[in-house]
Amino acid sequence: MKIIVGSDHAGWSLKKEILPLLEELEIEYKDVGTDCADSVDYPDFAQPVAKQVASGEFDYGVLICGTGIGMSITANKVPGIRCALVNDMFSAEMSRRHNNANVLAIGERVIGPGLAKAIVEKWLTTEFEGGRHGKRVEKMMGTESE
Ligand SMILES: O=C(CO)[C@H](O)[C@H](O)[C@H](O)COP(=O)(O)O
Repeated sequence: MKIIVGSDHAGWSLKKEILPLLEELEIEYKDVGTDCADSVDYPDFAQPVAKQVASGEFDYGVLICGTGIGMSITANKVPGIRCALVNDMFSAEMSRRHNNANVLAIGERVIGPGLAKAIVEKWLTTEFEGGRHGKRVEKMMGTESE
């Protein structure tokens, strides 16, 4: 599995805690930045992450900003992306099992690092169920070509 990770200044501290978790899980990743607490614009990180997941270069993306909201809205504007804004364990599991989310957005200013790391691990280790959910995801993605 190859994943691509990005944050803005408001997600940078949490990202620094998530990257060692990815190493522990032996997951290959690319970090597109940001690399410090200087103020930046979240679309500059959400867009490259979303585009490289949509193109198939990476299996999944993880985006972190203050709330996760700006990152998720931006990522979901890229065709092929199903970005889930997740701040609890149940949604982490369901966004993979039922929605086949391919990008995860989390908010550093919303949840603590312990929960955030548990969410990332659950999200990256949960499979899509397919079946009736497959049909629904196909319908959802069909709106992109209307
Ligand atoms: O949460 C965010 C977008 O949904 C971003 O992380 C921004 O940082 C947030 O909007 C706050 O911006 P600020 O420049 O850090 O005040």
